[in-house]
Amino acid sequence: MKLKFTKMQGAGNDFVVIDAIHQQVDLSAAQWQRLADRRFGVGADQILIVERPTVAGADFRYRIFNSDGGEVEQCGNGARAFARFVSDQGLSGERSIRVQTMSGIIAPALEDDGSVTVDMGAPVLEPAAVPFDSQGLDGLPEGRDLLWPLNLQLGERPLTVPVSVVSMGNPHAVQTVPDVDTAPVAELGPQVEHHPRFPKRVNAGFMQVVDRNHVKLRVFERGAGETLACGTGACAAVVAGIRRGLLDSPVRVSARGGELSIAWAGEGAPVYLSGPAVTVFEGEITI
Ligand SMILES: N[C@@H](CCC[C@H](N)C(=O)O)C(=O)O
Repeated sequence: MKLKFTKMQGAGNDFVVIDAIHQQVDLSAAQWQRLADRRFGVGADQILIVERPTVAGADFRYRIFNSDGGEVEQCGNGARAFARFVSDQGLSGERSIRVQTMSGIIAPALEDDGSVTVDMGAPVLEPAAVPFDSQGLDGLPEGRDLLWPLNLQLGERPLTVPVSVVSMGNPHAVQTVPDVDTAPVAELGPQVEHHPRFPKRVNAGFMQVVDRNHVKLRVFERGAGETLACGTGACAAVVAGIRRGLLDSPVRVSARGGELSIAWAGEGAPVYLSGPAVTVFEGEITI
């Protein structure tokens, strides 16, 4: 099967974006994996699929596959790339669109400076809905948040790491670290991702608070490993930081691949994610 695609990136989180309105796209998990493979395919953290919506009130349906081939509920940096793609390809003439995802409708809007702002909806804070199994665990209250102890291992050394659990449609566990550059992301990330308390696995965020309006963040993503930026991870980290009383909205999030900005007015309010969305190249692949 021949597929036309566009390679895109948002703060270094990279995507293969495919128009499935004008082409037939029905790939297996192994084919998604091959497309995302950096040696045998195009290379991407996520594959994004543009489809016609199946619900009222949406302009498009947005499907997301991690580089491990698994379909997931949400992707924030991808949502900005999605909006840029449908505009550049002439699929929409609107500055603001409504997009159906596995976890509800989100609303990206093109800004005059070329960036994109996405209304990502309200975060889900109830642990069971993240989903996180808190049975038999005592959460440690901090501000309006509860920190949950996760038992992990650093080399030979057992350690207990307190995490905030937040869903932005997809699950996140956020821990604060003194310095993101020396944080043991490669060692702890996979342990958090596969921790038995997260039945759907989890994205593992490592946040360094610089000041009340600025954090540095690294995210070990579920199904993709550490990426250069994670949009939903940035939303989850800022929500956790505000609830813990460490941050005030808006917050600048410095990721290794670029800068994001997050605004959140508090409980029940939507989270706004702003940042870049850039086309790298277009191509065709036989898959
Ligand atoms: N890079 C993304 C998140 C992609 C999905 C995530 N790995 C998951 O499995 O939930 C973002 O920018 O939000």
